[in-house]
Amino acid sequence: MKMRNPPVNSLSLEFLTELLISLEKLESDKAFHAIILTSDCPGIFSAGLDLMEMCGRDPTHYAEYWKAVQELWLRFYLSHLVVISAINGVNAAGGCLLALSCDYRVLADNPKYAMGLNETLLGIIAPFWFKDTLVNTVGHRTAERALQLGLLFPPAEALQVGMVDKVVPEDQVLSAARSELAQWLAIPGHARQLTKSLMRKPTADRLLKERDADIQNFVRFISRDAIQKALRVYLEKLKQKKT
Ligand SMILES: CC/C=C\C/C=C\C/C=C\C/C=C/C(=O)SCCNC(=O)CCNC(=O)[C@H](O)C(C)(C)COP(=O)(O)OP(=O)(O)OC[C@H]1O[C@@H](n2cnc3c(N)ncnc32)[C@H](O)[C@@H]1OP(=O)(O)O
Repeated sequence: MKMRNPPVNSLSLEFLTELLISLEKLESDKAFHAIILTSDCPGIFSAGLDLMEMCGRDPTHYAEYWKAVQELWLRFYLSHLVVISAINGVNAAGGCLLALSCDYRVLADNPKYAMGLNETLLGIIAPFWFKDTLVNTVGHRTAERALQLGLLFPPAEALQVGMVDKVVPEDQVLSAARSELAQWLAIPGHARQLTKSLMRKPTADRLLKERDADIQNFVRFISRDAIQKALRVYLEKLKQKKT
């Protein structure tokens, strides 16, 4: 699955919906057993959630957007398919969440390709299920430091803290993901799938039990004047970079 939403693969409502439909199609076709998730945007895996969806819109839109973000995470996190990410670019916040929801992560060895949950740098907070997904991957202490400081880890550090499983030269990221896949596909499917569910269901259940409350919290939080201002300032900084 090659993500293509130029220029930065930001996860707009339309793009989230496309990803969700693609994933559902692959999951319902018995011929498919695995997905390699990668990017078609040079140098960028994903810039994360689309800030334009969270800025200057109305509460109904925020609720619809957040429901789609929840849906995509639940679907990826609990997918019965083997999902491996071949991370071939910088990967921030919501994009990093997608990669963390995969079963295995290969990252291209380029110091520009940092990844992490950098929400605090925007003046916002990673929701509890983003946090839980990170804790499940790197452990509590590393996650606490990474989340508070909004750290984006370059490849060697991402590997060292366990945020990715392998770092390879840029031209080998897809072939390394394919080689890894062979090992996962050699395991009897039902046993692997049930084990994945055993490991992940408690984390997913937390959100499933609180989905509506989580949407309401998000809408309340994102609608605040101070948060809207912080997001506008961040977007402005991104644009000013060019001048
Ligand atoms: C109580 C609590 C309850 C609930 C929790 C509440 C809130 C939590 C909510 C949400 C969690 C948020 C998750 C996120 O994912 S937020 C997004 C975080 N992403 C980033 O910080 C990355 C920002 N982008 C960049 O750093 C760079 O763009 C990047 C390194 C990816 C690429 O750099 P490059 O120089 O190649 O391109 P740019 O010129 O910067 O960008 C091109 C173009 O794209 C626009 N852009 C970039 N990122 C985004 C984005 N995430 N959303 C929308 N648009 C984006 C950028 O402005 C440029 O636009 P233009 O100038 O018009 O061409």
